[in-house]
Amino acid sequence: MMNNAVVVDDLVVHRGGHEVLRHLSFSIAAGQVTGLLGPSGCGKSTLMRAIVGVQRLTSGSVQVLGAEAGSAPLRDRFGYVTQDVSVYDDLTVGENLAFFASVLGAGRDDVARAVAAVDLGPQVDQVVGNLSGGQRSRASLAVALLGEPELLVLDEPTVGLDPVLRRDLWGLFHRIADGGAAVLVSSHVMDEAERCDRLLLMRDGVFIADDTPDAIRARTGVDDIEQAFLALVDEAGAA
Ligand SMILES: Nc1ncnc2c1ncn2[C@@H]1O[C@H](COP(=O)(O)OP(=O)(O)OP(=O)(O)O)[C@@H](O)[C@H]1O
Repeated sequence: MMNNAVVVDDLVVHRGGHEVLRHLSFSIAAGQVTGLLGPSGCGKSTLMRAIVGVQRLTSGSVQVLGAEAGSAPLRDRFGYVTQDVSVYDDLTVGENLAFFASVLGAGRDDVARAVAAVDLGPQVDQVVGNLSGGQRSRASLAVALLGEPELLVLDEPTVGLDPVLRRDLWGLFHRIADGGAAVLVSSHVMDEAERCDRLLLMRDGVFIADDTPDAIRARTGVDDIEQAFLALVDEAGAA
């Protein structure tokens, strides 16, 4: 039986007077990297906010790890990284992690594991304000890895990173999923689609495809996911 970390049923969200998420129903399996891809403004961040419980729902439901999204028992069972850096600029990498570990009740070993996972060992004593953009994003990611979360929700974690770092981070996402966690990663860069076990292609608050990259390519008859996305948009328009 598929072990679902997230179950969304008929979810509708309005923001600024618009229907941003339109009757979404789907689930996210543990042990997989699920990619949420679509153009800017299609609703990816809003959907992630709904899953981590910080978005008011208009209707429908979001269950996370068997509980209602946003409910207290979930607090230390998932990690969430937004596009805004969430670490303190005036503390070092190590101090930031020690602070968040104490909030979560995580141990020193866990801090060392998180630092190593994002490859920030050499920067551990550096003040975050002096790090490069990519290093700062990795520091935020390290915080999300504390406590070995069962669900990791990452909103465009690879924006602004160089190709080598991007490849390494995708490797890390897969290792986390192989360890049994559910990993949900958003991106508006279609070439990242190849790296996902499953793709949710989103447009205007609905999914226009939900399948493996191979199956999406086979269905559209094109090799490139960006071209496949455009073919699916045309197909949806023609329907
Ligand atoms: N605070 C807000 N108030 C009103 N409308 C909002 C707010 N935040 C987002 N929206 C609208 O909701 C829609 C979806 O936005 P969302 O941030 O979820 O998209 P996205 O796919 O994550 O985009 P991006 O890739 O640019 O981050 C957009 O039309 C946006 O204008």
